[in-house]
Amino acid sequence: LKNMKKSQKQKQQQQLPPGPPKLPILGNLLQLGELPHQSLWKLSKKYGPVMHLKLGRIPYVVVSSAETAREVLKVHDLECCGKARLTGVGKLSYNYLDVAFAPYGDHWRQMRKLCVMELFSHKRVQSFQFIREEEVASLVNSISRASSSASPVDLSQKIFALSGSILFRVAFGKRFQGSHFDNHKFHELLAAAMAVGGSFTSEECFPYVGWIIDRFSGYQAKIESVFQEVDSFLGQVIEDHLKAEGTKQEHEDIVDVMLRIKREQAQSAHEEEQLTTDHIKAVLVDLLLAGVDTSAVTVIWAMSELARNPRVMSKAQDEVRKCIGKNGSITEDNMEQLQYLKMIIKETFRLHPPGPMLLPRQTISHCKINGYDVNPETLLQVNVWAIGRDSRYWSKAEEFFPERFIDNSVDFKGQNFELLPFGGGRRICPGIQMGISTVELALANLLYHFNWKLPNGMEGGDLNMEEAIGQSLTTSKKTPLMLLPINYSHPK
Ligand code: HEM
Repeated sequence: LKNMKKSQKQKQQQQLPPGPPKLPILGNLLQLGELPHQSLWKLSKKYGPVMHLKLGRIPYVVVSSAETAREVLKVHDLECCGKARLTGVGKLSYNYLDVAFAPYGDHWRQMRKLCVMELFSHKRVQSFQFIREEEVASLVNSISRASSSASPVDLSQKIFALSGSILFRVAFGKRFQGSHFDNHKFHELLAAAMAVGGSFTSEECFPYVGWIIDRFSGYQAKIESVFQEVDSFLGQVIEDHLKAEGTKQEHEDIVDVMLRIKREQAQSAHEEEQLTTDHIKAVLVDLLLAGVDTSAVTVIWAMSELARNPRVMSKAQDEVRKCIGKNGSITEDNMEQLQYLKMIIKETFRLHPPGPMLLPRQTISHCKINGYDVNPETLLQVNVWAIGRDSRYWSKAEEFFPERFIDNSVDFKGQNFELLPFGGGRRICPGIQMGISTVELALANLLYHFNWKLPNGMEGGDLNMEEAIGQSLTTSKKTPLMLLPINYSHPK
């Protein structure tokens, strides 16, 4: 009793971060609106760069400046790198056997090591270069065929298909054309999984009664049905790989690598946690959730910004066409020369980070951010979208101006807290090289092989740049990007 009284007293003396007034039961849920990163940005202008809110019963802290992001991701990374246990995510991650949603601890460390050393190592990412090059070439061919009809192409759809095909081959070693997943079905399932991964159940937000809302809204049933479909697909993939074991294969895919490690572990008497089929499936779900949409939306936002900014588009085309010459075949080895293209990608990440508030974290223990108390088990997010648009760090912040990165060492590898598309600290994205390789190669090819026009006499300013509404882990463009491709042939 004495201890309880002491901790109550301590809590009363605490200074929580400021934040908007909270409604009984709902807390601040209604203030999040349809695009929470935008609503929270507006609120932060009033309440400051560290805000305290409540999502139903869940305490929620949002930071929105480079300085406070540094405190969360660097100074207090250890206190802030936990993960909340949310129903949808728990189900999809086979009860947190994965990396991205696993709580901080030995299990996460071991899975993270598997990712960094084996699955996304520099060597492994390079070993998939031929897949990226083949899939990008096939995208170029399909756009080239479409260009003869002189009608606009749905570039959003084509780029999602590209990113999905690459990840499918990298992870599972086969194309989804011809598998029981066609492009459409694959993306439908992925969107459903992203929605489940990106949302809370009412049960989490409301004490005692939440499960009733979930039952009536069908949310639990949705989680269950998405999980069943993903699980049966991954089960089939693993079975196919086991059947093919022993037959000589030229390239190891991600499933091969994990099955090999599982066999090696079974033979050695290591104390470490052993990989099981569920661990493998959980990591594969992470790859699907983290690796497809993120790269695709980056390319789509970049092409949208270029379509709106003809000056930047033609400067980028000049660069890539000069560098490649009439040879016409672009490989990843050319990328180092494409400095302007790299600036375009940074500028795209600044204005359109695919995960506008990173993945939600949960504090493990008490820490102070900007002098305010943040208690253990507080849901914590970094609004990197808001930081990218903050005029304190970026002059003419709303303008797409890649030249701002000339003679500017700011990069996106987690060391510069004003540009954090991949997050930072212990939980920084381990797939940076994998994602960037796809984004660079796709953009370079789209710019080399085609000139692009907006359809129906549209001007740059008419392009709809709104963000899609809906709970998901990534933020995509609301309307598909429709552009008219014109085949470019290099002068002899
Ligand atoms: C443009 C592409 C990508 C972007 C912008 C991106 C962004 C992110 C972000 C913001 C996080 C959370 C970091 C944090 O909370 O601090 C993350 C985590 C993660 N990403 Fe990526 N990502 C991309 C591509 C990929 C790819 C291609 C893969 C793998 C195939 C991948 C795998 C992961 C994993 C496994 C995590 C969880 C790491 C952990 O919790 O330890 N990502 N990513």
